Amino acid sequence: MASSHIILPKEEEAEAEAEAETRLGTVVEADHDSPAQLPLQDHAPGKAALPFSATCVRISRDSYPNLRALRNASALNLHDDDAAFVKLEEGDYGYVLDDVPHLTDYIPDLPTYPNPLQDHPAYSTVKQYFVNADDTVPEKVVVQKNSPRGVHFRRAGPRQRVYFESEEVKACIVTCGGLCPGLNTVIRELVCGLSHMYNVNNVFGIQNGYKGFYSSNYLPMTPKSVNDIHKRGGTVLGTSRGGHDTKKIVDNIQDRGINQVYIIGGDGTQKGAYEIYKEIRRRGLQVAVAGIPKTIDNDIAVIDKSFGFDTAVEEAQRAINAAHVEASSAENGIGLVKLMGRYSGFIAMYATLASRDVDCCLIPESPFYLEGEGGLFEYVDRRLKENNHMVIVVAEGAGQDLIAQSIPIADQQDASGNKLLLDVGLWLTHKIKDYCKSKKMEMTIKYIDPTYMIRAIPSNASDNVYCTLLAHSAIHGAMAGYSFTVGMVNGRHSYIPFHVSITSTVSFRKQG
Ligand SMILES: Nc1ncnc2c1ncn2[C@@H]1O[C@H](COP(=O)(O)OP(=O)(O)OP(=O)(O)O)[C@@H](O)[C@H]1O
Ligand SMILES: O=P(O)(O)OC[C@H]1O[C@](O)(CO)[C@@H](O)[C@@H]1O
Ligand SMILES: [Mg+2]
Repeated sequence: MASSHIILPKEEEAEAEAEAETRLGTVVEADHDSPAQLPLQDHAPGKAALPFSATCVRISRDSYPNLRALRNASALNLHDDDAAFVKLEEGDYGYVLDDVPHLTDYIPDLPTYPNPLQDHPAYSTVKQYFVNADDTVPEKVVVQKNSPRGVHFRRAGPRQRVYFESEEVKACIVTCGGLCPGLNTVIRELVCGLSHMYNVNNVFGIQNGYKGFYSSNYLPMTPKSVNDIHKRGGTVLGTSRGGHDTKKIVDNIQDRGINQVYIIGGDGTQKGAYEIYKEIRRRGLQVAVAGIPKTIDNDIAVIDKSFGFDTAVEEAQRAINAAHVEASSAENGIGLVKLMGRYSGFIAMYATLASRDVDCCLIPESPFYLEGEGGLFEYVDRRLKENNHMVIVVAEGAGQDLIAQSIPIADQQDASGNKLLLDVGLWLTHKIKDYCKSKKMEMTIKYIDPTYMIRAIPSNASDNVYCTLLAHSAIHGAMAGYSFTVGMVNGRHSYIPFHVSITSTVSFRKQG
């Protein structure tokens, strides 16, 4: 019977000033009597050091109560001028609030207004609809008796008072980077949420990513125009990589009188959002910047999970099923599926855990090798002898170092500066074929690459709900005058400072 055992702790302690990381490994056993195995460099049979529940803790944040260390730019991986934007507040018992910036940080004496929700028939009857001004969410929820309370983020949600009058709000929405299921739902719920909750009806779509701020017309958006878009994949606004010109973007925001900017995108996009925020602040503009993290790779460590991830994992099952059918219908059949995941194997790993038909899952976090004891070839040999067929899932970023050794090609980059990856699926297919040929072993291998199929679809029901709540949290925060990345932290929606969301883009998730 199948089971998956999580977790084999493997700790990596860095020097005091450096990053501390702890990985928790996973053993996966597939359903059909086949133990899924990942070849490891330490030859540990059946054990895969995987990112399922791993930890990424920056030593500076973890080693509280040294607040000075937290304020230290290098400890936060920040440039010196960025450290000026960090807002840390101490409380009792080692409590730290890593706060998000607010308009009043640089524009004093701004007037406030009662939140229109208090007169809204759907909301005003709900007890405690507004969050308390000092509600915060802990970054870590696993604690020990004597451990400090640790780092907290400001809780997301509607505030009693807002910093914009509804009729003066001019909002815009942009989507950047690769596609992800749920983009249209977030767009829809931003437009509808602004209108239905805050009576804001001046909302514009920026076309084709960041460059659209300065090179395209702004599209007026209404609840009517976005009514059905959540049923479609992709983004109705278009997206792109590259083209982030901070000055031109902020010039346009300023010239057009935009005062709320909603930016949906991955790690690169959040970095861009932070640059925009800083420029807005330098110019003293009354503009709130809200980042909504979109990363199908699920690689922003501080948040629990990114929207669209569940949908992608679900869709990946179709490819894995097909690979299994093909493999099990042939003698010595191998089904090989490549899934997205540039630096992190979350989609591959979760799809593997969900399927139970996968014998071997290869991810970037855990280097593997082909030949010799504990290598992939040995395992392929064994599984074919035991079971006559096998299924391999590989994340696109896995084995890149191995491919580079066998096919030396100069690094190439996309328009955003991301390294273009070599096709590990195709490479593995040839390598396994050559190996079997050298062993005079008859075999069939079918390579399935559903890369764009799993991200170009509409989001499923649970992702739709998640997207809706994220959009609403973003609106509440912007109306309250904050600038932030919104995200779920330990099950609670939170306003995360940009400096945290852009430095926690690693492949290991936090513990707790
Ligand atoms: N360091 C940076 N500073 C300013 N802008 C950036 C930075 N990195 C990326 N960007 C901009 O952000 C946008 C999206 O970046 P990128 O293509 O890397 O995708 P992403 O947001 O990381 O999403 P994903 O990788 O999930 O597709 C691009 O327009 C890019 O120019
Ligand atoms: O081919 P594109 O559009 O650049 O996107 C591919 C990349 O986008 C991602 O899906 C992230 O959005 C990565 O997993 C992948 O490497
Ligand atoms: Mg990215």
